[in-house]
Amino acid sequence: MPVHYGSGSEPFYLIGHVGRLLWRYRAELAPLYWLAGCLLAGSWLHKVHPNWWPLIVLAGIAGIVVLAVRPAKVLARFPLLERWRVRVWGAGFIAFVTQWLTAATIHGATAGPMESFAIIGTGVFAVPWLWREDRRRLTRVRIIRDHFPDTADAAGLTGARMVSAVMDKWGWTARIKLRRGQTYSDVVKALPELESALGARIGGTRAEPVTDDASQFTLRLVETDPHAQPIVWEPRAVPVVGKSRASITQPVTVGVFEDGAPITVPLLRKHVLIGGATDSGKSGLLNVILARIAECGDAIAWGIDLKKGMELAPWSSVLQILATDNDSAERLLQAGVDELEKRAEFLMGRGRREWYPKFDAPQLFIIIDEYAELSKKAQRLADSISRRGRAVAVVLLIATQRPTQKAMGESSALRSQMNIRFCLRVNERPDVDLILGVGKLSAGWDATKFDGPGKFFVSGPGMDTPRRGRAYLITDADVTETATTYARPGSAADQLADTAGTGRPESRSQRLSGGPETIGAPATVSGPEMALWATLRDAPPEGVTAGVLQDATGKGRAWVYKRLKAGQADTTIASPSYGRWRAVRPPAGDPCRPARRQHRPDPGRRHRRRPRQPATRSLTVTVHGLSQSPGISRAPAR
Ligand SMILES: Nc1ncnc2c1ncn2[C@@H]1O[C@H](COP(=O)(O)OP(=O)(O)OP(=O)(O)O)[C@@H](O)[C@H]1O
Repeated sequence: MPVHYGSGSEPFYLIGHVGRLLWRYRAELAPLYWLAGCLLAGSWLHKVHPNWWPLIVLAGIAGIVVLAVRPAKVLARFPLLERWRVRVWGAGFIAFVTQWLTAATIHGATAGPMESFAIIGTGVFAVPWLWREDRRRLTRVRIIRDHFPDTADAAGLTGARMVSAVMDKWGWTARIKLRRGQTYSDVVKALPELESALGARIGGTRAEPVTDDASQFTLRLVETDPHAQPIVWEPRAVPVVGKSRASITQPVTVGVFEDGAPITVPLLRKHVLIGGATDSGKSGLLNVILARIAECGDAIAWGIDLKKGMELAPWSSVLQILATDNDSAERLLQAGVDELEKRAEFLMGRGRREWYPKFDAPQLFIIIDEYAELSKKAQRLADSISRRGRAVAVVLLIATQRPTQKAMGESSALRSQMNIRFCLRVNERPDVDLILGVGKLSAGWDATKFDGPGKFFVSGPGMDTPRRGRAYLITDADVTETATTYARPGSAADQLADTAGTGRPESRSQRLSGGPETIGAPATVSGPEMALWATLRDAPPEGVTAGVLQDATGKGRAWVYKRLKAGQADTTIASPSYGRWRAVRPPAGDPCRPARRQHRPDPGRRHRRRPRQPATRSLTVTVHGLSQSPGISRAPAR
């Protein structure tokens, strides 16, 4: 229907305009609205329901009780109630309105001095309301919004307008609508001009694209920098009851974003790259992540620190293995490759695609501080882990200064395999694309501007906008405390202590210098589940007893029987004779399951390996002169 504009529409336009203003400045006009609301409600109640006053009293008491109890749902909806001053103000306000409405219901809203009381009360409660810090900031944001067309014009973004703005403790964030044809790249280029036009401090504005709308972007002005001071390390609170360890299946918190929000990063089956110039805080961030790994009961770590253990040695009570020279690093990485192959075969036998870390089948992190120092052979092994380890939860956590093609190995595809990438301060702009991926620099992820250690951009699943973060500052004392709290039996430190106790010749310095004993025979990590499966799979035709399975897994009778029962139910395990079991091949045609095995009776043999398929890799892993069956992989005792 056509709309006719003429003299007749002017009153409606005026009413509409006033209505919009009353709504827009509702926060500032709120005291007047309270006053009008009370007078109207008091008159109506007195006239229609003069005996409802007990209900008003009850409602008032209920409101004050809610303020005192602060239920979580109410706090989530009104976070300001966290502040005691707001609660005191709210309780006083509710008490006053309750009393006034009760009296107005009984005697009338205009009886005696009722109107004067209402006006005085409104004035008293309006002062703190209007004086609120965030209210003043909000008013400022509104002024900025009203003037934004001029600001945009001055910055060369003529036609851009602010569609919404919210403020927080550290500044404000606004959604900006660009003029047709303007792009986010124009905004990135115009940021210094925008800073000048807004009168902000240098580096105080941030722009982030809005992924589902190219005509908009998010503009953030940081007035008080939450990253100005180091962020104090927050260890996981150890509960008195309940789970004492966290799980790697949950994201871990490594610092805070600029708006004060915690930075939570998913580490489950993820390779992690940390890149940054010297003194940018790489080792600090590595320590924070390692501390989070230590807190998790279903994750373990091996470390490679070619700075003679300078960075990782304080974690030796948590790390299962610590390699400090290239020889031992190569052996460690080879053990990592062996482990991932065992896991892959285990999964294949079960028809599963991914490893779900559990306390007895943990995710394995191989931590490498300064990747570029690794030998070519070690880099090739790391490359192999990066390509094949993710699904089986054998992952890399790498720190490096410049992940150039040269530093990462000539044939390396490793960089592209990194799922989570942290970019701390870099000296040269192209390094941003090296660390975070091509195109990130032009998309606004300029990490050359970071002005303190520990500040970074992080990219990964769900983290595709350049939000600035800062890692917790974990001090040496924090590291010692965390490493002591979460010390693992069988760790590198324990092996050292054992060596000292047994009077073996290796000294601490020899261990840390990376002699063969540094990594000894690495404790494999696959755990009792895998040991059970391998023992059943390698069992002779007549099967093995529960006792054999208990020895192989290190688990109790109940644990073994539970799994045997489940295996019989899904027909992966059979019982050829009473009290004996072995794995049976699943139906032919299923590539994930081995085909039915032809056994020739050989009663003289108890544990003979079954004949291999030509394509199947040998499961016998030789590590540092020890031949290990994956079936007897030792899980870290907990
Ligand atoms: N999150 C942080 N907050 C504040 N200061 C930090 C943070 N992380 C590291 N630092 C400080 O920055 C300095 C350098 O840190 P770090 O050794 O981690 O840098 P790096 O990049 O590993 O250096 P290099 O490449 O020389 O090993 C240290 O003095 C450390 O205390």
